[in-house]
Amino acid sequence: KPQRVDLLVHNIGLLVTMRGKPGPRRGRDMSDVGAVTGGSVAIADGKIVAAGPEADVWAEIAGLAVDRTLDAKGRLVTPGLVDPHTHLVHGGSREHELELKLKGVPYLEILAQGGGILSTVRATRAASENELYEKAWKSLNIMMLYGTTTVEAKSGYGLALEDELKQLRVIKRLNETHPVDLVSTFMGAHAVPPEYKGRSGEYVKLVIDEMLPEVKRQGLAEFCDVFCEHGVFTVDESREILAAAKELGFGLKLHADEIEPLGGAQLAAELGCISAEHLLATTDEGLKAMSDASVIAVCLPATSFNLRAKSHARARDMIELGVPVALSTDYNPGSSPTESLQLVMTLACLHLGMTPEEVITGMTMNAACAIGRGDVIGSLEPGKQADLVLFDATNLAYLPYHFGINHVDTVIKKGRIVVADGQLTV
Ligand SMILES: O=C(O)CC1=NCN=C1
Ligand SMILES: [Zn+2]
Repeated sequence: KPQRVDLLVHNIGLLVTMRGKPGPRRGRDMSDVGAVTGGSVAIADGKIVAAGPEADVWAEIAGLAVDRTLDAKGRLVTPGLVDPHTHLVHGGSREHELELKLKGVPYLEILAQGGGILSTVRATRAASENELYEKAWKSLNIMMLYGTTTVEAKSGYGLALEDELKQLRVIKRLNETHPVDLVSTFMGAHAVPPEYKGRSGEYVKLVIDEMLPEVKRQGLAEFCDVFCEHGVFTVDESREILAAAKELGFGLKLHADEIEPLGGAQLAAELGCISAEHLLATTDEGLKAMSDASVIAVCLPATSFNLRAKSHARARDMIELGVPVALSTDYNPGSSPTESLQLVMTLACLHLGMTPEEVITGMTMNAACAIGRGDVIGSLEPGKQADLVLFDATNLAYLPYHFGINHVDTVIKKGRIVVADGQLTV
């Protein structure tokens, strides 16, 4: 029991607690955001002491000294937003591809011509560890300003042991220094590097025999992810890599069925992946397999928007079929150059047909579960980390409805005010 309350956020018009049973929310449960009108949140030592109706919280902390109060002025408070799928650490940018895209050159065609991911690989190999660190630091600041308090970050632009380790060391250093918490994913199988062009089998062996063991030995990643796609890694190659990763104790993720329905979703279910990503082309059979295996679907509507996709991830069918749905920016310099989860809110509603309640569930509890952090973050309940956002809005629908701006007023990270009046305080 704490001796004092460090911070009391009160006069909250709508408090989204996301309280509920542990684990990702499915089906109708995705619409229950644990909403409280007239709420308060009491924080001590970076953790939630109490969160709920004002009177209940006052009773809970009766007799304790309160160091600091924050008047929410009747507005909306949610758990800190979680971005479970980013390629945060990378060199360079790919605005020069915009012209190709407008001419209708497909994403995989640009990659086949040595552009796309491979142009970011060149830029990332050329960049020093410090340059990558500085560049990613700026993006983390933008993410935090937009309400994101925890971020998953993948390697995958090195595609050679030293360069992959360089990216992963940057993620580790950012996690140690920046207020935003990072979760690290090894993605050496993001593409076949130029020096292995036409010899993908040998590159797969390099990933399995050299990279995975070394990343494990240095403890530089919790998850392993693979880009299972036509012209990148086949289902069989993806299975081989993820089976080896599982053997070494990595959690598993899979970029699946983004463009072609190769059966990535079924593979994710077969291997027991914690999540599968993209899923635009996944069949009902694939979604059912994911539902049965409790694989979380991470939908990336900013990516399908940016790729001018004719259709988007079938989130309504996923929710109908009992697949837990999470949302993410897929922040990367090619297919989704945006740090804004608030833009993703709008696209998740308009392109995926999700309701505001389902969207916030997909960006808090379900996103936290997709990176193995459902017991620490994702909801405002006693004992959870005190990561929360005060928005300049009085209800959830206003956030996706009024798009293209930043609605964040205050961000609190582990009980510390890191953004106030929409400005960084750290
Ligand atoms: O294009 C990129 O750099 C990131 C990406 N990987 C798989 N889809 C997009
Ligand atoms: Zn991605």
